[in-house]
Amino acid sequence: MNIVEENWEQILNKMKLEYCSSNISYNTWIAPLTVYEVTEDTVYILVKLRASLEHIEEKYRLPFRVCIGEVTGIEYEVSFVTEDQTVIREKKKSAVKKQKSNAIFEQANLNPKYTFDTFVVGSNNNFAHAASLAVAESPGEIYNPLFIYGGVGLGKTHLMHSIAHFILENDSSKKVLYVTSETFTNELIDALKVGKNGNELAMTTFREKYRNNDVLLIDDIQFIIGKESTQEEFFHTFNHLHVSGKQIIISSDKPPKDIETLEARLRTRFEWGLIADISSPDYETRMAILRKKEELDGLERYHIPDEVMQYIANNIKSNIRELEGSLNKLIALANLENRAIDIPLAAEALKDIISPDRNRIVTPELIIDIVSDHFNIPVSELKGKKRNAEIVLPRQIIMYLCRKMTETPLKSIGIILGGRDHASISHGVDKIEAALQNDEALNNTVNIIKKKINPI
Ligand SMILES: Nc1ncnc2c1ncn2[C@@H]1O[C@H](COP(=O)(O)OP(=O)(O)OP(=O)(O)O)[C@@H](O)[C@H]1O
Repeated sequence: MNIVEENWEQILNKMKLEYCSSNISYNTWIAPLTVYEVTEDTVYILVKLRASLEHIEEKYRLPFRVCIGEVTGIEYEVSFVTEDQTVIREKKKSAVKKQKSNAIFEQANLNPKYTFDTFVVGSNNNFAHAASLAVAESPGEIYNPLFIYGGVGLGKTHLMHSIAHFILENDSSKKVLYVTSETFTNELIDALKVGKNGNELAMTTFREKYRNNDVLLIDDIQFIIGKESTQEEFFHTFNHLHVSGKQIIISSDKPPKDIETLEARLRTRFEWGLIADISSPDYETRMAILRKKEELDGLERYHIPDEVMQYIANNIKSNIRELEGSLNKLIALANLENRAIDIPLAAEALKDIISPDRNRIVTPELIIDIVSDHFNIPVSELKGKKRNAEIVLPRQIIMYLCRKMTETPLKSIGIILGGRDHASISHGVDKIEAALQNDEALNNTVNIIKKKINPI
Protein backbone atom coordinates (compact mmCIF):
# COMPACT_ATOMS: atom_id res chain seq x y z
CA MET A 1 0.00 0.00 0.00
CA ASN A 2 1.33 3.48 -0.80
CA ILE A 3 1.16 6.60 1.34
CA VAL A 4 -2.00 7.93 -0.36
CA GLU A 5 -3.94 4.67 0.08
CA GLU A 6 -2.79 4.40 3.68
CA ASN A 7 -4.20 7.86 4.43
CA TRP A 8 -7.20 7.76 2.12
CA GLU A 9 -9.78 7.88 4.88
CA GLN A 10 -8.13 10.93 6.42
CA ILE A 11 -7.95 12.62 3.02
CA LEU A 12 -11.67 12.01 2.43
CA ASN A 13 -12.49 13.36 5.90
CA LYS A 14 -10.55 16.50 5.22
CA MET A 15 -12.40 16.89 1.91
CA LYS A 16 -15.70 16.48 3.78
CA LEU A 17 -14.90 19.06 6.41
CA GLU A 18 -13.24 21.66 4.25
CA TYR A 19 -14.79 21.39 0.78
CA CYS A 20 -18.23 19.78 0.91
CA SER A 21 -21.15 22.06 1.60
CA SER A 22 -23.43 19.24 2.79
CA ASN A 23 -23.52 15.55 3.71
CA ILE A 24 -25.42 14.78 0.58
CA SER A 25 -22.77 16.24 -1.71
CA TYR A 26 -20.05 14.35 0.21
CA ASN A 27 -21.97 11.06 0.00
CA THR A 28 -22.79 11.52 -3.67
CA TRP A 29 -19.49 12.72 -5.08
CA ILE A 30 -16.63 12.07 -2.68
CA ALA A 31 -17.33 8.97 -0.57
CA PRO A 32 -17.49 6.52 -3.53
CA LEU A 33 -14.07 7.56 -4.84
CA THR A 34 -11.16 5.13 -4.48
CA VAL A 35 -7.48 5.23 -5.29
CA TYR A 36 -6.79 3.46 -8.57
CA GLU A 37 -3.06 4.04 -8.89
CA VAL A 38 -0.30 6.23 -7.52
CA THR A 39 2.69 6.93 -9.73
CA GLU A 40 5.74 9.00 -8.88
CA ASP A 41 3.90 12.27 -9.43
CA THR A 42 0.19 11.54 -9.94
CA VAL A 43 -2.66 10.10 -7.95
CA TYR A 44 -5.27 8.44 -10.19
CA ILE A 45 -8.68 8.39 -8.54
CA LEU A 46 -11.33 5.98 -9.77
CA VAL A 47 -14.78 7.47 -10.49
CA LYS A 48 -17.37 4.69 -10.58
CA LEU A 49 -20.16 6.73 -12.16
CA ARG A 50 -19.06 7.87 -15.58
CA ALA A 51 -21.65 10.66 -15.73
CA SER A 52 -20.18 12.36 -12.66
CA LEU A 53 -16.63 12.56 -13.99
CA GLU A 54 -16.83 16.04 -15.45
CA HIS A 55 -18.42 17.57 -12.39
CA ILE A 56 -15.94 15.95 -9.99
CA GLU A 57 -13.02 17.01 -12.12
CA GLU A 58 -14.12 20.60 -12.25
CA LYS A 59 -15.14 21.02 -8.65
CA TYR A 60 -12.86 18.74 -6.64
CA ARG A 61 -9.55 18.29 -8.50
CA LEU A 62 -7.83 21.23 -6.84
CA PRO A 63 -9.25 20.49 -3.35
CA PHE A 64 -7.97 16.91 -3.66
CA ARG A 65 -4.51 18.19 -4.60
CA VAL A 66 -4.48 20.37 -1.52
CA CYS A 67 -5.79 17.70 0.87
CA ILE A 68 -3.48 14.98 -0.42
CA GLY A 69 -0.54 17.38 -0.17
CA GLU A 70 -1.41 18.37 3.38
CA VAL A 71 -1.97 14.82 4.61
CA THR A 72 0.96 13.10 2.90
CA GLY A 73 3.39 15.99 2.71
CA ILE A 74 3.93 15.22 -1.00
CA GLU A 75 2.66 17.32 -3.88
CA TYR A 76 0.83 15.09 -6.35
CA GLU A 77 -1.03 15.86 -9.52
CA VAL A 78 -4.57 14.49 -9.40
CA SER A 79 -6.29 12.73 -12.25
CA PHE A 80 -9.71 11.06 -12.33
CA VAL A 81 -10.31 7.89 -14.34
CA THR A 82 -13.41 5.85 -15.11
CA GLU A 83 -13.47 2.07 -15.25
CA ASP A 84 -13.20 1.86 -19.03
CA GLN A 85 -10.22 4.23 -18.95
CA THR A 86 -8.52 1.94 -16.43
CA VAL A 87 -8.88 -0.96 -18.84
CA ILE A 88 -7.11 1.07 -21.51
CA ARG A 89 -4.42 2.08 -18.99
CA GLU A 90 -3.87 -1.56 -18.00
CA LYS A 91 -3.55 -2.55 -21.63
CA LYS A 92 -1.05 0.22 -22.25
CA LYS A 93 0.93 -0.76 -19.16
CA SER A 94 1.10 -4.39 -20.17
CA ALA A 95 2.12 -3.37 -23.71
CA VAL A 96 4.94 -1.23 -22.30
CA LYS A 97 5.97 -4.11 -20.02
CA LYS A 98 5.99 -6.48 -22.97
CA GLN A 99 8.00 -4.02 -25.03
CA LYS A 100 10.52 -3.72 -22.21
CA SER A 101 10.88 -7.49 -21.85
CA ASN A 102 11.12 -7.87 -25.62
CA ALA A 103 13.92 -5.32 -25.57
CA ILE A 104 15.75 -7.32 -22.90
CA PHE A 105 15.46 -10.50 -24.97
CA GLU A 106 16.56 -8.67 -28.08
CA GLN A 107 19.56 -7.22 -26.29
CA ALA A 108 20.57 -10.74 -25.33
CA ASN A 109 20.19 -11.74 -29.05
CA LEU A 110 17.43 -14.24 -28.36
CA ASN A 111 14.98 -15.74 -30.81
CA PRO A 112 11.53 -15.48 -29.17
CA LYS A 113 10.53 -18.84 -30.64
CA TYR A 114 13.25 -20.80 -28.89
CA THR A 115 12.00 -21.47 -25.36
CA PHE A 116 11.59 -24.54 -23.16
CA ASP A 117 7.85 -24.42 -23.93
CA THR A 118 8.43 -24.99 -27.62
CA PHE A 119 11.15 -27.63 -27.14
CA VAL A 120 10.03 -31.23 -27.49
CA VAL A 121 11.80 -33.59 -25.09
CA GLY A 122 12.62 -37.07 -26.36
CA SER A 123 15.05 -39.83 -25.61
CA ASN A 124 17.63 -38.13 -27.85
CA ASN A 125 17.81 -34.94 -25.84
CA ASN A 126 16.34 -35.58 -22.37
CA PHE A 127 19.72 -35.44 -20.64
CA ALA A 128 20.74 -32.20 -22.38
CA HIS A 129 17.28 -30.78 -21.65
CA ALA A 130 17.46 -31.65 -17.92
CA ALA A 131 20.98 -30.24 -17.64
CA SER A 132 19.87 -27.05 -19.41
CA LEU A 133 16.90 -26.60 -17.10
CA ALA A 134 19.08 -27.18 -14.04
CA VAL A 135 21.52 -24.51 -15.24
CA ALA A 136 18.65 -22.15 -16.05
CA GLU A 137 17.32 -22.56 -12.50
CA SER A 138 20.69 -21.97 -10.82
CA PRO A 139 23.02 -20.15 -13.21
CA GLY A 140 26.66 -20.18 -12.16
CA GLU A 141 26.00 -22.60 -9.31
CA ILE A 142 26.12 -26.04 -10.86
CA TYR A 143 27.54 -27.39 -14.11
CA ASN A 144 29.83 -24.57 -15.15
CA PRO A 145 30.46 -24.59 -18.05
CA LEU A 146 27.59 -26.49 -19.60
CA PHE A 147 28.85 -27.94 -22.87
CA ILE A 148 26.14 -29.13 -25.30
CA TYR A 149 27.18 -30.99 -28.41
CA GLY A 150 25.48 -32.78 -31.27
CA GLY A 151 25.07 -32.93 -35.05
CA VAL A 152 23.69 -30.25 -37.34
CA GLY A 153 20.15 -29.01 -36.73
CA LEU A 154 19.42 -31.08 -33.63
CA GLY A 155 18.38 -28.30 -31.28
CA LYS A 156 21.55 -27.01 -29.57
CA THR A 157 20.78 -23.38 -30.37
CA HIS A 158 17.13 -23.85 -29.36
CA LEU A 159 18.20 -25.20 -25.95
CA MET A 160 20.72 -22.40 -25.38
CA HIS A 161 18.11 -19.73 -26.12
CA SER A 162 15.66 -21.54 -23.83
CA ILE A 163 18.12 -21.32 -20.94
CA ALA A 164 18.68 -17.62 -21.59
CA HIS A 165 14.92 -16.89 -21.82
CA PHE A 166 14.26 -18.77 -18.60
CA ILE A 167 16.94 -16.87 -16.69
CA LEU A 168 15.75 -13.47 -17.93
CA GLU A 169 12.11 -14.27 -17.29
CA ASN A 170 12.95 -15.03 -13.67
CA ASP A 171 15.29 -12.12 -13.18
CA SER A 172 15.35 -9.42 -15.82
CA SER A 173 18.28 -7.69 -14.12
CA LYS A 174 20.62 -10.53 -15.09
CA LYS A 175 23.06 -9.72 -17.85
CA VAL A 176 22.73 -12.44 -20.45
CA LEU A 177 24.43 -12.55 -23.83
CA TYR A 178 24.07 -15.14 -26.59
CA VAL A 179 26.49 -15.00 -29.52
CA THR A 180 27.80 -17.34 -32.14
CA SER A 181 31.51 -17.95 -32.13
CA GLU A 182 31.48 -16.30 -35.56
CA THR A 183 30.28 -13.02 -34.03
CA PHE A 184 32.82 -13.33 -31.23
CA THR A 185 35.62 -13.87 -33.76
CA ASN A 186 34.53 -11.13 -36.14
CA GLU A 187 34.13 -8.58 -33.37
CA LEU A 188 37.56 -9.49 -32.06
CA ILE A 189 39.07 -9.11 -35.53
CA ASP A 190 37.47 -5.66 -35.84
CA ALA A 191 38.58 -4.58 -32.36
CA LEU A 192 42.16 -5.69 -33.04
CA LYS A 193 42.15 -3.84 -36.37
CA VAL A 194 40.91 -0.61 -34.80
CA GLY A 195 43.37 -1.18 -31.95
CA LYS A 196 46.25 -1.27 -34.41
CA ASN A 197 45.33 2.26 -35.46
CA GLY A 198 45.99 3.40 -31.91
CA ASN A 199 42.47 3.11 -30.58
CA GLU A 200 42.84 1.11 -27.38
CA LEU A 201 39.24 1.75 -26.51
CA ALA A 202 38.13 -0.83 -29.08
CA MET A 203 39.63 -3.77 -27.16
CA THR A 204 38.36 -2.41 -23.85
CA THR A 205 34.86 -2.18 -25.28
CA PHE A 206 35.13 -5.69 -26.70
CA ARG A 207 36.26 -7.12 -23.35
CA GLU A 208 33.59 -5.28 -21.43
CA LYS A 209 30.91 -6.63 -23.73
CA TYR A 210 31.94 -10.25 -23.16
CA ARG A 211 33.18 -10.16 -19.58
CA ASN A 212 30.47 -8.03 -18.07
CA ASN A 213 27.82 -10.80 -18.10
CA ASP A 214 26.14 -13.10 -15.63
CA VAL A 215 25.55 -15.62 -18.36
CA LEU A 216 27.49 -15.95 -21.60
CA LEU A 217 26.32 -18.39 -24.26
CA ILE A 218 28.66 -19.16 -27.18
CA ASP A 219 27.19 -21.20 -30.00
CA ASP A 220 29.15 -23.35 -32.48
CA ILE A 221 32.48 -23.08 -30.69
CA GLN A 222 33.99 -25.39 -33.33
CA PHE A 223 34.34 -22.34 -35.56
CA ILE A 224 36.98 -20.70 -33.34
CA ILE A 225 39.14 -23.77 -33.67
CA GLY A 226 42.50 -23.13 -35.27
CA LYS A 227 42.24 -19.38 -34.81
CA GLU A 228 44.97 -18.65 -32.30
CA SER A 229 44.16 -15.09 -31.33
CA THR A 230 40.47 -15.95 -30.91
CA GLN A 231 41.20 -18.98 -28.75
CA GLU A 232 43.56 -16.88 -26.64
CA GLU A 233 40.96 -14.16 -26.12
CA PHE A 234 38.23 -16.68 -25.45
CA PHE A 235 40.46 -18.40 -22.90
CA HIS A 236 40.77 -15.13 -20.94
CA THR A 237 37.07 -14.37 -21.28
CA PHE A 238 36.28 -17.85 -19.98
CA ASN A 239 38.62 -17.51 -16.98
CA HIS A 240 37.33 -14.08 -16.12
CA LEU A 241 33.72 -15.26 -16.05
CA HIS A 242 34.38 -18.61 -14.40
CA VAL A 243 36.44 -17.15 -11.55
CA SER A 244 33.62 -14.74 -10.76
CA GLY A 245 31.04 -17.54 -10.72
CA LYS A 246 29.34 -16.46 -13.94
CA GLN A 247 27.65 -19.09 -16.06
CA ILE A 248 29.16 -20.14 -19.39
CA ILE A 249 27.26 -22.27 -21.89
CA ILE A 250 28.96 -23.59 -24.97
CA SER A 251 27.74 -25.59 -27.95
CA SER A 252 29.69 -27.54 -30.51
CA ASP A 253 29.27 -30.23 -33.12
CA LYS A 254 31.67 -32.54 -31.22
CA PRO A 255 32.67 -33.21 -27.61
CA PRO A 256 35.84 -31.36 -26.45
CA LYS A 257 38.00 -34.50 -26.61
CA ASP A 258 37.27 -34.88 -30.33
CA ILE A 259 38.01 -31.29 -31.33
CA GLU A 260 41.50 -31.85 -32.62
CA THR A 261 42.94 -28.38 -32.88
CA LEU A 262 41.43 -27.11 -29.64
CA GLU A 263 44.15 -25.84 -27.30
CA ALA A 264 44.67 -28.25 -24.42
CA ARG A 265 44.02 -25.59 -21.76
CA LEU A 266 40.63 -24.80 -23.30
CA ARG A 267 39.76 -28.47 -23.65
CA THR A 268 40.45 -29.03 -19.96
CA ARG A 269 38.26 -26.10 -19.02
CA PHE A 270 35.41 -27.25 -21.23
CA GLU A 271 35.51 -30.55 -19.34
CA TRP A 272 35.27 -28.88 -15.91
CA GLY A 273 31.50 -28.68 -15.94
CA LEU A 274 28.95 -30.94 -17.57
CA ILE A 275 29.03 -32.29 -21.11
CA ALA A 276 25.64 -33.20 -22.57
CA ASP A 277 24.95 -34.56 -26.01
CA ILE A 278 21.95 -34.42 -28.32
CA SER A 279 21.57 -37.22 -30.81
CA SER A 280 19.15 -37.82 -33.69
CA PRO A 281 15.52 -37.99 -32.60
CA ASP A 282 13.64 -41.27 -32.71
CA TYR A 283 10.41 -41.67 -34.70
CA GLU A 284 8.08 -40.68 -31.80
CA THR A 285 10.08 -37.53 -31.12
CA ARG A 286 10.09 -36.60 -34.80
CA MET A 287 6.31 -36.98 -34.90
CA ALA A 288 5.95 -34.93 -31.72
CA ILE A 289 8.13 -32.17 -33.19
CA LEU A 290 6.05 -32.09 -36.39
CA ARG A 291 2.83 -31.86 -34.38
CA LYS A 292 4.31 -29.13 -32.18
CA LYS A 293 5.32 -27.11 -35.21
CA GLU A 294 1.85 -27.59 -36.70
CA GLU A 295 0.36 -26.16 -33.52
CA LEU A 296 2.84 -23.29 -33.08
CA ASP A 297 2.60 -22.14 -36.70
CA GLY A 298 -1.20 -22.44 -36.82
CA LEU A 299 -1.08 -25.15 -39.53
CA GLU A 300 -4.06 -27.11 -38.13
CA ARG A 301 -6.29 -25.41 -40.70
CA TYR A 302 -4.55 -27.46 -43.42
CA HIS A 303 -5.70 -30.71 -41.78
CA ILE A 304 -2.49 -32.51 -42.65
CA PRO A 305 -3.36 -36.24 -42.62
CA ASP A 306 -1.53 -38.49 -40.16
CA GLU A 307 -0.11 -40.58 -42.97
CA VAL A 308 1.57 -37.49 -44.46
CA MET A 309 3.13 -36.59 -41.12
CA GLN A 310 4.26 -40.20 -40.77
CA TYR A 311 5.74 -40.12 -44.28
CA ILE A 312 7.82 -37.04 -43.38
CA ALA A 313 8.88 -38.48 -40.00
CA ASN A 314 9.82 -41.77 -41.64
CA ASN A 315 11.95 -40.13 -44.29
CA ILE A 316 13.75 -37.34 -42.46
CA LYS A 317 15.65 -38.74 -39.56
CA SER A 318 18.76 -36.87 -38.68
CA ASN A 319 18.11 -33.14 -38.87
CA ILE A 320 15.24 -31.32 -37.19
CA ARG A 321 15.77 -28.19 -39.25
CA GLU A 322 15.07 -30.32 -42.33
CA LEU A 323 12.08 -31.91 -40.66
CA GLU A 324 10.59 -28.46 -40.13
CA GLY A 325 11.70 -27.31 -43.57
CA SER A 326 9.85 -30.22 -45.17
CA LEU A 327 6.62 -29.24 -43.53
CA ASN A 328 7.08 -25.67 -44.78
CA LYS A 329 7.82 -26.90 -48.29
CA LEU A 330 4.76 -29.11 -48.26
CA ILE A 331 2.47 -26.25 -47.25
CA ALA A 332 4.06 -23.87 -49.76
CA LEU A 333 3.57 -26.38 -52.57
CA ALA A 334 -0.03 -27.10 -51.57
CA ASN A 335 -0.78 -23.36 -51.56
CA LEU A 336 1.07 -22.61 -54.76
CA GLU A 337 -0.50 -25.39 -56.78
CA ASN A 338 -3.78 -25.42 -54.91
CA ARG A 339 -3.51 -29.16 -54.29
CA ALA A 340 -4.70 -31.43 -51.53
CA ILE A 341 -2.10 -32.51 -48.98
CA ASP A 342 -1.44 -36.18 -49.59
CA ILE A 343 1.47 -38.60 -49.93
CA PRO A 344 2.22 -37.85 -53.63
CA LEU A 345 2.43 -34.12 -52.83
CA ALA A 346 4.66 -34.86 -49.82
CA ALA A 347 6.90 -37.05 -51.99
CA GLU A 348 7.24 -34.19 -54.46
CA ALA A 349 7.97 -31.61 -51.76
CA LEU A 350 10.60 -33.80 -50.18
CA LYS A 351 12.28 -35.15 -53.26
CA ASP A 352 15.46 -33.03 -52.97
CA ILE A 353 15.76 -33.57 -49.26
CA ILE A 354 15.40 -37.32 -49.19
CA SER A 355 17.29 -38.27 -52.32
CA PRO A 356 20.11 -40.53 -51.09
CA ASP A 357 23.06 -38.66 -52.58
CA ARG A 358 21.93 -35.09 -51.87
CA ASN A 359 24.75 -34.52 -49.37
CA ARG A 360 27.30 -34.89 -52.08
CA ILE A 361 25.74 -32.42 -54.49
CA VAL A 362 26.14 -28.74 -53.76
CA THR A 363 23.41 -26.89 -55.61
CA PRO A 364 22.55 -23.17 -55.71
CA GLU A 365 19.32 -24.05 -53.85
CA LEU A 366 21.31 -25.66 -51.04
CA ILE A 367 23.59 -22.60 -50.86
CA ILE A 368 20.60 -20.25 -50.74
CA ASP A 369 18.99 -22.31 -47.93
CA ILE A 370 22.16 -22.36 -45.86
CA VAL A 371 22.89 -18.64 -46.31
CA SER A 372 19.26 -17.88 -45.47
CA ASP A 373 19.56 -19.89 -42.28
CA HIS A 374 22.96 -18.46 -41.40
CA PHE A 375 21.86 -14.82 -41.61
CA ASN A 376 18.30 -15.55 -40.55
CA ILE A 377 16.91 -13.88 -43.68
CA PRO A 378 14.00 -15.56 -45.52
CA VAL A 379 14.80 -17.03 -48.95
CA SER A 380 12.08 -14.83 -50.46
CA GLU A 381 13.98 -11.70 -49.35
CA LEU A 382 17.28 -13.00 -50.66
CA LYS A 383 15.62 -13.60 -54.01
CA GLY A 384 13.65 -10.35 -53.81
CA LYS A 385 14.33 -6.78 -54.83
CA LYS A 386 15.24 -5.14 -51.49
CA ARG A 387 18.64 -3.49 -51.56
CA ASN A 388 19.46 -2.77 -47.92
CA ALA A 389 22.94 -3.74 -46.77
CA GLU A 390 21.76 -6.57 -44.46
CA ILE A 391 20.34 -8.34 -47.52
CA VAL A 392 22.75 -7.27 -50.26
CA LEU A 393 25.81 -8.79 -48.57
CA PRO A 394 24.29 -12.26 -47.98
CA ARG A 395 22.87 -12.16 -51.52
CA GLN A 396 26.33 -11.42 -52.95
CA ILE A 397 27.82 -14.18 -50.80
CA ILE A 398 25.31 -16.56 -52.44
CA MET A 399 26.42 -15.38 -55.90
CA TYR A 400 30.06 -15.87 -54.95
CA LEU A 401 29.55 -19.33 -53.43
CA CYS A 402 27.39 -20.52 -56.32
CA ARG A 403 30.19 -19.48 -58.64
CA LYS A 404 32.94 -21.13 -56.58
CA MET A 405 31.20 -24.24 -55.35
CA THR A 406 29.00 -25.23 -58.29
CA GLU A 407 29.32 -25.48 -62.05
CA THR A 408 26.14 -23.45 -62.55
CA PRO A 409 26.51 -20.75 -65.25
CA LEU A 410 26.07 -17.13 -64.14
CA LYS A 411 22.90 -16.82 -66.18
CA SER A 412 21.27 -19.75 -64.37
CA ILE A 413 22.41 -18.50 -60.96
CA GLY A 414 20.64 -15.24 -61.84
CA ILE A 415 17.44 -17.05 -62.71
CA ILE A 416 17.49 -19.13 -59.52
CA LEU A 417 18.23 -16.02 -57.46
CA GLY A 418 14.98 -14.29 -58.35
CA GLY A 419 15.48 -13.52 -62.04
CA ARG A 420 18.63 -11.38 -61.92
CA ASP A 421 20.70 -10.81 -65.01
CA HIS A 422 24.12 -12.22 -65.75
CA ALA A 423 25.85 -8.83 -65.16
CA SER A 424 24.55 -8.37 -61.63
CA ILE A 425 25.66 -11.88 -60.64
CA SER A 426 29.11 -11.22 -62.07
CA HIS A 427 29.23 -7.89 -60.20
CA GLY A 428 28.26 -9.61 -56.93
CA VAL A 429 30.93 -12.29 -57.37
CA ASP A 430 33.60 -9.64 -58.05
CA LYS A 431 32.52 -7.56 -55.05
CA ILE A 432 32.94 -10.47 -52.62
CA GLU A 433 36.16 -11.60 -54.26
CA ALA A 434 37.67 -8.12 -53.84
CA ALA A 435 36.38 -7.73 -50.28
CA LEU A 436 37.87 -11.06 -49.26
CA GLN A 437 41.35 -9.73 -50.08
CA ASN A 438 41.44 -7.53 -47.00
CA ASP A 439 38.38 -8.20 -44.89
CA GLU A 440 39.33 -10.84 -42.35
CA ALA A 441 35.91 -10.95 -40.72
CA LEU A 442 34.22 -11.57 -44.07
CA ASN A 443 36.74 -14.34 -44.74
CA ASN A 444 35.77 -15.93 -41.46
CA THR A 445 32.06 -15.73 -42.25
CA VAL A 446 32.45 -17.12 -45.77
CA ASN A 447 34.60 -20.00 -44.48
CA ILE A 448 32.01 -20.89 -41.85
CA ILE A 449 29.25 -20.92 -44.46
CA LYS A 450 31.41 -23.09 -46.74
CA LYS A 451 31.84 -25.57 -43.89
CA LYS A 452 28.08 -25.60 -43.34
CA ILE A 453 27.51 -26.28 -47.05
CA ASN A 454 30.10 -28.97 -47.26
CA PRO A 455 30.99 -30.26 -43.79
CA ILE A 456 33.49 -32.75 -45.16
N1 LIG B 1 13.50 -30.85 -29.51
C1 LIG B 1 13.05 -29.92 -30.34
N2 LIG B 1 11.78 -29.49 -30.26
C2 LIG B 1 11.30 -28.55 -31.11
N3 LIG B 1 12.02 -27.99 -32.09
C3 LIG B 1 13.30 -28.38 -32.22
C4 LIG B 1 13.88 -29.35 -31.35
N4 LIG B 1 15.16 -29.54 -31.71
C5 LIG B 1 15.38 -28.70 -32.75
N5 LIG B 1 14.28 -28.01 -33.05
C6 LIG B 1 14.12 -27.03 -34.13
O1 LIG B 1 14.98 -27.40 -35.19
C7 LIG B 1 15.61 -26.26 -35.77
C8 LIG B 1 17.11 -26.43 -35.70
O2 LIG B 1 17.52 -26.39 -34.35
P1 LIG B 1 18.83 -25.61 -33.84
O3 LIG B 1 19.11 -24.42 -34.70
O4 LIG B 1 18.69 -25.40 -32.39
O5 LIG B 1 19.92 -26.71 -34.15
P2 LIG B 1 21.48 -26.70 -33.89
O6 LIG B 1 21.78 -28.01 -33.25
O7 LIG B 1 21.88 -25.49 -33.14
O8 LIG B 1 22.04 -26.65 -35.36
P3 LIG B 1 23.48 -26.16 -35.92
O9 LIG B 1 24.40 -27.29 -35.69
O10 LIG B 1 23.22 -25.94 -37.38
O11 LIG B 1 23.88 -24.93 -35.20
C9 LIG B 1 15.11 -25.06 -35.00
O12 LIG B 1 14.06 -24.47 -35.71
C10 LIG B 1 14.60 -25.66 -33.70
O13 LIG B 1 13.55 -24.90 -33.14
